Amino acid sequence: MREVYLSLGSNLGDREENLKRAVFELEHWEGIILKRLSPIYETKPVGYLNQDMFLNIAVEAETNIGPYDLLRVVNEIEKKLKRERLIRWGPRTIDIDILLYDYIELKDEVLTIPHPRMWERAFVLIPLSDINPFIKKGDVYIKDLIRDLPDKEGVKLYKENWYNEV
Ligand SMILES: Nc1ncnc2c1ncn2[C@@H]1O[C@H](COP(=O)(O)OP(=O)(O)OP(=O)(O)O)[C@@H](O)[C@H]1O
Ligand SMILES: Nc1nc2c(c(=O)[nH]1)N=C(CO)CN2
Repeated sequence: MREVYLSLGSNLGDREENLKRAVFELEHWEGIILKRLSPIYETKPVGYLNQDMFLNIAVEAETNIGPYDLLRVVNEIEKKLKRERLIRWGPRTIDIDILLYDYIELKDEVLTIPHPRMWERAFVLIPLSDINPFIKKGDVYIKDLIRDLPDKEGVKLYKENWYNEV
């Protein structure tokens, strides 16, 4: 089994329900075992600014599904939750990114791991550090990366202990 970290975000419709449904799908997917869920954070939109606040979480899981198949799985879950993609970085019912996959590094047209923009996104790193404060980028611990991020004030704790396993 490999250890993976995912980032989930929603800013359209019932945001908390969208996160719950996506986590439910992950939890019941064969080959995926959920290990830890972060609290929910409410976060200011980054990139395309003219949109509503997001709810974001990070998830730690174990899986025997390879990285490319895992991308297909998360895309399928996004589709199932009827994600609409109109604007790049724009509103979405659910967005699931693969942040880290074991110690793998890879980069091609379909998949880049570690996720290329994760290290400068407070909405990713703050929930991620809650579930694993020992994650590092090179020699630098995640807490130290967060300290230097300009947009960390836009990330506020929204709800802890929000998911009851089914
Ligand atoms: N680590 C990764 N996790 C998820 N998708 C990835 C990853 N690396 C590359 N991709 C590719 O990115 C494509 C576009 O993703 P998407 O439309 O969700 O981007 P975005 O969420 O708007 O922006 P961002 O990638 O900055 O979060 C996906 O179809 C996928 O092929
Ligand atoms: N706060 C916040 N901003 C974003 C998010 C997100 O999940 N949260 N996702 C984006 C595209 O992946 C772009 N901007």
